[in-house]
Amino acid sequence: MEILESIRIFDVIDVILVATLLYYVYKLVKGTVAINIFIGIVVIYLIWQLTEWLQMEMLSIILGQFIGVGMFALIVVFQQEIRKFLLLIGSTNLASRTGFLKNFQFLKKEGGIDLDINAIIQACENMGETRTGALIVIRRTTSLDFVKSTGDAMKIEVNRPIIESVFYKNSTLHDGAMIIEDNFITATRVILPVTNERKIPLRFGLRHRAAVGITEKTDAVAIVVSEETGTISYVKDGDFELFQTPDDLRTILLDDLT
Ligand SMILES: Nc1ncnc2c1ncn2[C@@H]1O[C@H](COP(=O)(O)OP(=O)(O)OP(=O)(O)O)[C@@H](O)[C@H]1O
Repeated sequence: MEILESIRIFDVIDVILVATLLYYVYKLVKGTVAINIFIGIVVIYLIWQLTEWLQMEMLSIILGQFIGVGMFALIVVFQQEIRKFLLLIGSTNLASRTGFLKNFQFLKKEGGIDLDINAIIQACENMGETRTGALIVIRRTTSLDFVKSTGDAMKIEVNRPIIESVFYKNSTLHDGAMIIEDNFITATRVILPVTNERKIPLRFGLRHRAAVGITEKTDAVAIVVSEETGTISYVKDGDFELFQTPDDLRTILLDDLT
């Protein structure tokens, strides 16, 4: 009883925050080589503790030195993950990402978003039928300026024929990715960072890897139309999100972009 009385509200908040932090760290390193590195560090730490306990001085000094510079080593090794974590914290839609705001439907902007999702999906369906490869990146909150500069800047309102003609095989603009911000195509022929995630099946080439790369590094979402199979893929947070029909994709997109 006394223990219960001594627990303050801030202790509870503390535990919840640490649990949330651990969950996000796990989400970031899940499926990457970082998890193996993390296990390696824990093993070295445990061996160090053991050598201290057994008073094996030489080994314990060597491991102690190693652990001493550990913080810097961690920053170097986990540079990508720390970057992603800070991006996650810094992006203003953290609340909507966690689904928190979705519980308060009345807070949503009436009429949804400005983006013409139907135009994008119809264009992708048509491009899928004609086996036209496409890579469309839709900005959410993180700026995409760092990749836009690799392509051709423009400002054209989103509409189906324009999207299709950009990716049309003989078009000079068809290579690389298209960036969409608000309801405008703001860049084409953009070169995206390609992920080095090993778990992506071999059948996916550079186009799909570039979609995973940009959605890992930013909170943007990407739609890929495969030139080989005509399949449409939707990529968010560095993962392929499955859907059954174009209508399902429309619902998912609407949900992710509001
Ligand atoms: N880093 C990149 N950023 C943007 N676009 C890229 C990048 N790398 C490749 N692409 C695009 O992907 C095309 C090559 O696709 P590739 O065949 O390797 O991919 P894929 O994932 O197998 O897709 P598909 O199923 O369409 O063949 C290139 O012609 C180019 O337009």
